[in-house]
Amino acid sequence: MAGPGPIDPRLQALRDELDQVDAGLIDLAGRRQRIVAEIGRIKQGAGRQLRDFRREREVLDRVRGRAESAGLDPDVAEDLLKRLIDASLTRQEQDRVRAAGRGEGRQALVIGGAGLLGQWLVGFLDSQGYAVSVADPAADPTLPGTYPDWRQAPLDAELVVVSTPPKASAAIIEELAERRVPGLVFDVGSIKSPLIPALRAAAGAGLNICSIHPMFGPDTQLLSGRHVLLMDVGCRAAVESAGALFVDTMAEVVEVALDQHDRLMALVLGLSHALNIAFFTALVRSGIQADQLAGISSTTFKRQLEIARDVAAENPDLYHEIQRLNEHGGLARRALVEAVELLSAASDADDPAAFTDLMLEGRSYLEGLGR
Ligand SMILES: C=C(O[C@@H]1C=C(C(=O)O)C=C[C@H]1O)C(=O)O
Repeated sequence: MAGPGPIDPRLQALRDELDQVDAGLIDLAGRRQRIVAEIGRIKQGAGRQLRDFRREREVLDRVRGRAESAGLDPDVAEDLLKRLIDASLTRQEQDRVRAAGRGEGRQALVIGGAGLLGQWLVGFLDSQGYAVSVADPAADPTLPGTYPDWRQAPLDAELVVVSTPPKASAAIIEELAERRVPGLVFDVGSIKSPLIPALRAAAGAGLNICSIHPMFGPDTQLLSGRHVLLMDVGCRAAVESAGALFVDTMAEVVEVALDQHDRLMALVLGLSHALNIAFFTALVRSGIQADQLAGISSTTFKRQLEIARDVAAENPDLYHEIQRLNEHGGLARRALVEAVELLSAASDADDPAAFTDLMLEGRSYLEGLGR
């Protein structure tokens, strides 16, 4: 490749022109966002739901058509608009949560509020207009409303969120029950079995308590397409109030039976994490550098590698807990080992029938999925 030499003036002129085009694109995208925010206000005033899939399809179809006449690949135009629509939905969702101001300045306490999910919850409650306190030994105690020890925090808050590791959460919930805290209490853990006795006992003792599991990471902005699992632990009123925290968002709140939660999570979290850890472990052991493989990646490998990289970047202690503390975790991992053995035997056979069976079974299992 040619190194940097004196730049051809025609090249420079074209790059200058391109910079102007880019600046224009960004200005237009900003203008789009302002219009979208206005549309959001009108929809909110009219009590309409924010997301309008039919309108989005129209927008995408229109830009695809426009792209063709403009000499741009329609897929590029669609990708670009999807990204912008995402940004507009995020903006409309955040505006709506803020405008609804359900917290109305009332107190909320997040125990474990300095953790990653804890910080997300603090921001989320703050945007709803709650006055949020944080109890966490890792938080900066000089900040107002911050307590190293949760016992010293305002336990009469209207809302007490327990965002600590599972074992700590069980002990905290027991103590909250002993102290008969008056507000709505919920934990947000990924694993519920270690908490179930404490949660049920607290509800039995009259606490306004339920259990929540947000199915997204702490860097999530837009809640459209995200799930929030909600578990009744013996207090119906708590389920209703906790669900209400999400009504101004586009998250889908799904109620799950408390004793089913971990069985389902063994697959949704445990199996998908395990599969990716197994995948990158096999790559590490291959002795071939990731860069080299990425440099010759296929479509599937590229997607798989991106997921594996995200999984590898997660907190090892949390991921170990998700495997270890889920009493159904072992079953899911054994199912994975058995599936690999089955696949291996089917791959070694000269007759493709067994392999084909696996593929076709998977196809019919998955083909009904909505896109
Ligand atoms: C802007 C609107 O809100 C949302 C965002 C859209 C967009 O960015 O184009 C389209 C439909 C809605 O889901 C709208 O309803 O028109």
